[in-house]
Amino acid sequence: MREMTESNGPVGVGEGGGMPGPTNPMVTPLLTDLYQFTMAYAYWKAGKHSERAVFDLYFRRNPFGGEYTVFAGLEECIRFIANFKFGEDEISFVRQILPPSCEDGFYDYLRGVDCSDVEIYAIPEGTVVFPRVPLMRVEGPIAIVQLLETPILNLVNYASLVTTNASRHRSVAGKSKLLLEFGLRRAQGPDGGIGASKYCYMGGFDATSNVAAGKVFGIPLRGTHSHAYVSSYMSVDEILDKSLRSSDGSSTCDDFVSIVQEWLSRIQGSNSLHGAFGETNQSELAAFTSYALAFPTNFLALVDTYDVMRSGVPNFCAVALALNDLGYKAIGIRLDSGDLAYLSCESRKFFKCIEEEFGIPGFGKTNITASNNLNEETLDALNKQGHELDAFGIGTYLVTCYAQAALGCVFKLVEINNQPRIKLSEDVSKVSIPCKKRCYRLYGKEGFALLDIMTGENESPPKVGERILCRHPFNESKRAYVVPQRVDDLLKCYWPGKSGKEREELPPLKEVRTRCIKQLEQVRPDHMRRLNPTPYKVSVSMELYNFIHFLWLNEAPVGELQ
Ligand SMILES: Nc1ncnc2c1ncn2[C@@H]1O[C@H](COP(=O)(O)OP(=O)(O)OP(=O)(O)O)[C@@H](O)[C@H]1O
Ligand SMILES: O=P(O)(O)OC[C@H]1O[C@H](OP(=O)(O)OP(=O)(O)O)[C@H](O)[C@@H]1O
Ligand SMILES: O=C(O)c1cccnc1
Ligand SMILES: [Mg+2]
Repeated sequence: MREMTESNGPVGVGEGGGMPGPTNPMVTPLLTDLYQFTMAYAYWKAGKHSERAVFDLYFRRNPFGGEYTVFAGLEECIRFIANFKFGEDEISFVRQILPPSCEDGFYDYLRGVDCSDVEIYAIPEGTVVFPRVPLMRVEGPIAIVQLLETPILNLVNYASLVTTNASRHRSVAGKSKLLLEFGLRRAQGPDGGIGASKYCYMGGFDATSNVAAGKVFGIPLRGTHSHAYVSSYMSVDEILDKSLRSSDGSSTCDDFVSIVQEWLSRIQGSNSLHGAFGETNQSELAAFTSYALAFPTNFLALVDTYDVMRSGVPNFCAVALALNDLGYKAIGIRLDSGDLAYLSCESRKFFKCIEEEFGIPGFGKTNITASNNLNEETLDALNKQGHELDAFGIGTYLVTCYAQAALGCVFKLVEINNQPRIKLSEDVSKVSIPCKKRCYRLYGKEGFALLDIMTGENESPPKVGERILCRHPFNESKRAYVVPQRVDDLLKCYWPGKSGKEREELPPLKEVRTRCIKQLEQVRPDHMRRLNPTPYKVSVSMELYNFIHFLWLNEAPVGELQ
């Protein structure tokens, strides 16, 4: 097995296409559906395998009841196709699974297959995208492109879904909050876990707890500690080495535990907090003290193991104040149960009292992190109630995309041998848009995108300041004239094949993340809102509209009533 490949820097051309393989070594030419091989054989047997096919990858409906999606997974697709080659063991496996009647020549053909004659055009990763617009266009010999269908869909579907999910969590939480992805333990297996960390970061999370993702993708790592750590302590007597050097290294305190206990007494006896709590849990105090001794510069305590306001918060404050005596600044607390809005407000009040009573500047601003089955709805509810939380650790609902099982991207043939093809359906939303197309985003006066328009490959592009008729692809009555102030050509060439075109760079993850955040800020707010968002318009040119309907009538048999 290949090792997981690291992808920090931009990927450049080199030997063998020049790119590292996909991050997950399971992504090989065999990671496809059986029917792709049977079709490939049948194409080959019919002498049709080299016919030039064009496929569009797109989705039909935005996820999570929203009106936008973020496209992700492109870099992994390009890494995959750049390294697409059958090994001997893979060919012998294909030989085993196909019927013995399949001719040897097919396996010789597979041996020579790669993606040097495939072209990939795609919307840049991290772009906000909408239904029906091709996110990727894959052109090449039909047998090869057919084999690529399943792995490409696999690489794009979850990636785009979870990036979108992350972006929605960011949008509810607000720009200023720290968002931490804590999902690895609940993710759908190792790939689900590592993928979630990568794409949640892309979608606007700040950090992950997933160490492997930190190594492989260079994502910032963050974490606190668990209840087990707190409950593993029985008493302060367990702390043997009680010494702590001051933060400037100028002195050493021999008995940090005593300073903590002194502070706890002072807090207990303080005017403003008098009566707020009695005896705190001493085993919890031991755990916090011990953690502070291990990480004096990074002290963050999980305060809900026994009782947040009667034990966790006062104990945290005692340790934080003792650290303060030695020149350290504690980071804060994590709440992992109970009413997070209420507890955050109560904790904030407590911190402010400490700041005032003991004259510790900034203590009132001590960080409060929340976790425990958070999702878009709970974040929204917390906002409505009012809370004092600075950071959110989110796992299960985020990484499993609990609110939407899959994005539903499809890969449809739109042209073969320069002949446009269409897939009809009783359900109009499932009728495919034929032809090799160009896709543009048109912007209005206020700088927001007005709509996307698809045209035929050879039509002249929309021009700034020139009026263009944009039509709904299937609904005759829906049309609008647009005079764009800016026109973005959406599909860029990421894999030129033999076309001689220049290849678009794949930017590092951090750049894709920045692009994604910027894109989301530029979408009109009514498309982004959680409740009843306005659908974004996706249209076709007059010429393409006419052609779709011509082809539709041409291909649909006329019914006969008797
Ligand atoms: N103020 C709030 N408004 C809305 N939802 C909240 C609020 N505070 C917490 N929640 C959510 O309510 C749910 C509480 O879950 P649950 O009752 O299982 O946990 P708990 O009893 O608080 O904690 P545990 O079972 O871990 O001790 C969580 O999903 C949490 O995110
Ligand atoms: O709640 P999530 O969004 O999935 O976030 C991750 C959770 O993982 C940890 O819980 P743990 O595994 O200790 O189990 P718990 O559910 O009993 O808290 C942590 O305390 C969070 O509650
Ligand atoms: O670091 C944490 O606090 C953490 C990490 C993973 C899951 N829950 C919490
Ligand atoms: Mg929990």
